[in-house]
Amino acid sequence: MTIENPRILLVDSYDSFTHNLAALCRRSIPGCSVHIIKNDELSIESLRPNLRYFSAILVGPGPGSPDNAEDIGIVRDLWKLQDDDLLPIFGVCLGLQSLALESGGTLGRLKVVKHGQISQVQHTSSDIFQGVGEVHAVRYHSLHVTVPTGGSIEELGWVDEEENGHVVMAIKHHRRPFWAVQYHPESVRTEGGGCEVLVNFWSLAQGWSRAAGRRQTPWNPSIAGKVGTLWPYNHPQRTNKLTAPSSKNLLISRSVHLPQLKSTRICEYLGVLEERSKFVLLDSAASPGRFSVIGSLLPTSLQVAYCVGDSCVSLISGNHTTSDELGAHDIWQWLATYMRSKRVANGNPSIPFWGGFVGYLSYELGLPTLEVASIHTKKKAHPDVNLVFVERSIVLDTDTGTLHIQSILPNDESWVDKVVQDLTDLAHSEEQSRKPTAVLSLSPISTVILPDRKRYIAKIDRAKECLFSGDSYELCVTAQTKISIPHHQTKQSTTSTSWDRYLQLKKLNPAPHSAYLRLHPTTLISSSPERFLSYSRPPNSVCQLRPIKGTIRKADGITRAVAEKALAGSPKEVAENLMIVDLIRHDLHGIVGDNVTVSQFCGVEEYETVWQLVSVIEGQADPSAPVDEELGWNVLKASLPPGSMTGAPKKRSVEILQHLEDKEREVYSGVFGYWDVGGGGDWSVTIRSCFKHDDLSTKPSFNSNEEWTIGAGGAITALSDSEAEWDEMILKLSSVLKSFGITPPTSY
Ligand SMILES: C=C(O[C@@H]1C=C(C(=O)O)C=C[C@H]1O)C(=O)O
Ligand SMILES: NC(=O)CC[C@H](N)C(=O)O
Repeated sequence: MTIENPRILLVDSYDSFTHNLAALCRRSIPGCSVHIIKNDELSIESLRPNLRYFSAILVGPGPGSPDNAEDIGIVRDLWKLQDDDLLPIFGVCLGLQSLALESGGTLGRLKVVKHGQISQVQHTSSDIFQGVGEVHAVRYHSLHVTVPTGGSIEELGWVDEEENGHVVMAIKHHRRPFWAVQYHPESVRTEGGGCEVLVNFWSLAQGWSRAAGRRQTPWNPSIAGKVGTLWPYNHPQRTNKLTAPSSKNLLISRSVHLPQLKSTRICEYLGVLEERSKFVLLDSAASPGRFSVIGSLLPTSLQVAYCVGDSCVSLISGNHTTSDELGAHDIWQWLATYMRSKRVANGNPSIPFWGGFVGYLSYELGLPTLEVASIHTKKKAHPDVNLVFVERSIVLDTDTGTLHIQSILPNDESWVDKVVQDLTDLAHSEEQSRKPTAVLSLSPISTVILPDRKRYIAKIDRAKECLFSGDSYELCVTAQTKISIPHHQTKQSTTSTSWDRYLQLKKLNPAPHSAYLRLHPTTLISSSPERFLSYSRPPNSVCQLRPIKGTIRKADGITRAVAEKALAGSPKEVAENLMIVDLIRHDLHGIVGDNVTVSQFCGVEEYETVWQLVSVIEGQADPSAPVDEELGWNVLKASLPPGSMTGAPKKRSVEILQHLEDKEREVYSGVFGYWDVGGGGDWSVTIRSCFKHDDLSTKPSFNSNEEWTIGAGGAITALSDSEAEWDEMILKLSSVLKSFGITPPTSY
């Protein structure tokens, strides 16, 4: 007899790939529903009476140590369940360590920690390994257990390795229905020991329940919400089905084939040289980028600015600023409500942007969703959300040379017609494109504060200590460089120096996600290679994330074959990338449910100055789920800050990084891009970028300075060499620094 509609309780020890485990569980246990609780959400007393509604428990992985009450929460009480409360439990990683510790085993640190690395696991071919062949399993652990002989637990799987000797990989309890694995069955690169082992666990669990006469009590709707949350989550705040767009919201568009006209020229036509005006350009300046989006802003175009922690959002239009109370809503709901009122449906589906918000979202905007409190108490001086609503735009298809001139303003045909005419004339005119100001390099009175090598290396060493202790598996450590340029120098020319600096950056480091966003008080210039998230328009939105992890410098002799060997052939680089792939799968599964795939794993891609290792993860709502027309921005909200800029597991890593890095990251390592009125979106990771905040209330005086900030960093894993990480950070920094005419020495 099999248990029908089994209900599984999954205990989450804080965001260590929990949703991946939930998805694996649904693949392995037919018809099951998975309820997720945090390990500190309930006391064992309040959970105990409700255990009868469940068939089994999965105890997930997590940062920290099973002997630390704060890290392990309720888990250690589960192993003490008795009599009628007893039920089958399967532990993963921290879960195994806790089971072993509570059953007479001992805990130790690995000599050489294993994060995102694959080992072949030897096993008994019995029990949870019955009928299982070779197991190649991904490991994420710093701690390990020893199993005493003759005790209550027995070893079912192990690894014998030179660096660590004998490491326990799977155990079972002799008298109780408890099994556990040290490796991660839910990792995308685990082969043989994932579904296969959970299927066996489920069959053993059912066998035990039959023999013990235990039955799952039929669900009682009155306890819904009292024992965790059903996954896939039903996001109540979302409108699943959008109302049809207002018939007044129409896109007016004309296309014209003008391959000779580049984005730079179009921007100049639209007034980019006027520094005091706002301007937005998302520039596909290199392959694989294709479309460039240029906003033609009106003085009254709505700019939305918001600082984390504020109860209202600032709405800036022309010289007027008003504020709107958020009330019970958060900024995301405010933006979504605004976008619903602007929804357009009549555009050409092959053009990704018809109009909508363009701008940036800071790194710190992602902290509240992660429930990480900021340690920085100073009131924010600059917005975490800085977006402008673009009504008139030009989208350039760089593949075909076609320009799409578009407006979502009512009765705006004459503007569209005029721009088509003007651009056609411009394309055919003899007039040469303007030459950017050559003198952008620094004067002797400019100051450049580069990261201090000693301090950076000390930070890496502290990060490594957190990796060795089991608190994180990977940490993206970063540092900031400050450049201060006297205004009288930057005002030498009458035109926008930030635009000229952008052109310089684009020339020296053309990138698929280049951008020039002048959204006063902040200007962001970017040559980012990394797409964070794109989502196609509903219905059936497909979300795609493209994390980059693994970087080497381009140089003579570094051919594609050499780069592939150094990146895709390196266990260190692959591990670094894999950890973020697993993290992003977890983020995506949290919103879309089951349907997440890795369509490219560790592909080597070529950029102007570097080779990078890039993976592609895609997610789509389950076809049987209610149509969710707002999937994209929900994924965006849930996945910030980008996993490639934090490390894994995300929450704990972000907490550690706040203490390691003494400053807020602000614009750097957040995202920039657009949220289109048709419901699609495309956001890039804000790296290889620089930004400045201007004080526009005063005219630049002779003595005031223009302050640029450049962030750069890299993922630190236990395999990282501190000196090499310093060089990698400098390499990334240099890609932007050279647009200021500075070449930092690689070692100093
Ligand atoms: C931190 C940066 O880059 C991130 C780290 C990378 C790495 O560790 O290889 C690669 C791309 C980015 O996700 C940066 O450019 O400043
Ligand atoms: N993946 C995990 O559960 C890790 C467990 C523990 N924090 C360790 O590093 O060993």
